[in-house]
Amino acid sequence: MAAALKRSTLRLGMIPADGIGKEVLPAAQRVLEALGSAIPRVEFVPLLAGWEEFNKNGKALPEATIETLKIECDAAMFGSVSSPSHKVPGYSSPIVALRKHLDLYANIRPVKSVQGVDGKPVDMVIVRENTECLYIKKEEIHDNADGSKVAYATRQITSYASSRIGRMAYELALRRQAEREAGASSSVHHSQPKVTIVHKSNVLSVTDGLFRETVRAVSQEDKYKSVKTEEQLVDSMVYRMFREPEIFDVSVAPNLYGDIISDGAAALVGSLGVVPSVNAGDNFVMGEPVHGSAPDIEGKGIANPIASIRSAALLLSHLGYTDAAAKIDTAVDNVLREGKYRTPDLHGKSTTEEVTNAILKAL
Ligand SMILES: NC(=O)c1ccc[n+]([C@@H]2O[C@H](COP(=O)([O-])OP(=O)(O)OC[C@H]3O[C@@H](n4cnc5c(N)ncnc54)[C@H](O)[C@@H]3O)[C@@H](O)[C@H]2O)c1
Ligand SMILES: O=C(O)CC[C@H](C(=O)O)[C@@H](O)C(=O)O
Repeated sequence: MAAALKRSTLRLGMIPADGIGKEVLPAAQRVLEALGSAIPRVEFVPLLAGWEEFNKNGKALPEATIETLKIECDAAMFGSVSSPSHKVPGYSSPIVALRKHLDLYANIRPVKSVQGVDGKPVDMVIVRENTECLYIKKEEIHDNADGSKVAYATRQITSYASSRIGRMAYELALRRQAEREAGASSSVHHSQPKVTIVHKSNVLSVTDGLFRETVRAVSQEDKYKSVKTEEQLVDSMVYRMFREPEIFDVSVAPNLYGDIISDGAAALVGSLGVVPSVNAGDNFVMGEPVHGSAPDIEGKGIANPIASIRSAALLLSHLGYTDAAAKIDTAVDNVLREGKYRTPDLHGKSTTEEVTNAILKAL
């Protein structure tokens, strides 16, 4: 977490991209605008990316977007992209590409239930490696002599990436413990900071073996001696997460496992529509709701804006504006607890705008 930037203006790249990204990112912008003097003046820089942009101009991630982020912006917010499920020549996921271009190697995804709201007590963070694994997208397909086909994907795990994501997880475990000791509210009692290493090295003993051993080596560093280390095979991780989510504090996982378990964890707290994330590197951070472009509800005005609003809070917290971030989180928790304004994914009848207005009022 960076110390608060000493700036009079914060330049924030805003990339709504596709689908409900265009509906929920403006909600996050409204909340940031309402913070007033709690943060520096924010200058929002609208930027293009996505499937719609690809179909208009042939590029899912225009050079101008990358350059503006790199040269002119202090941080960014991403909405969601509608990547197609079939191969389209020239198209490549802009969010996956941005994580690599900006070396945003850690995808930090806190999943937390709100006290007093239905559901199991959950207060965990998934720390997802964000640059490698199957996401290097090295795939090939060949024809066999008999006319059938065979396709391969290369999975890359490096000690470099595993070590820095491991360190991120242990640092976060220490920070969460310090916050708990300072009185941070939680629906779960974690008696000791803990990191769970998620892998499948019973089968993939070389790749996941390297991930596991490298993170274990990080755990041995003196400064992390107070942090308990556990391991969980990714399949039983899903099982245990659903049965006893309260046992998890920080979990660290290779890219694809992290992607999958975070959507599963979102179900534990009611909806993908409430789970935020930041893509963090050493020099840049980008907030992003965990959910996708939700084509099934796109354009209806009922997307839950909370994941994006919480992502804005997480972004501020990462930049060092912890008080402003806490203000947003408290307002969101209060609206959820009160229960009057909820979107249909949380079994309510409210619109995106009504929930956003309620959060603005609670601020
Ligand atoms: N980071 C990203 O940009 C990102 C993340 C995931 C998926 N995607 C893309 O999104 C598209 C759709 O993917 P999908 O349907 O598998 O996943 P999705 O996350 O878009 O939707 C899954 C389900 O959750 C619901 N949901 C998601 N966000 C919600 C919100 N804010 N409020 C209320 N309900 C919400 C949807 O209505 C849907 O029923 C695909 O093209 C995929 O590639 C992008
Ligand atoms: O649809 C895309 O282009 C990327 C989806 C993206 C991913 O990392 O796989 C999404 O599932 C996510 O969790 O951010």
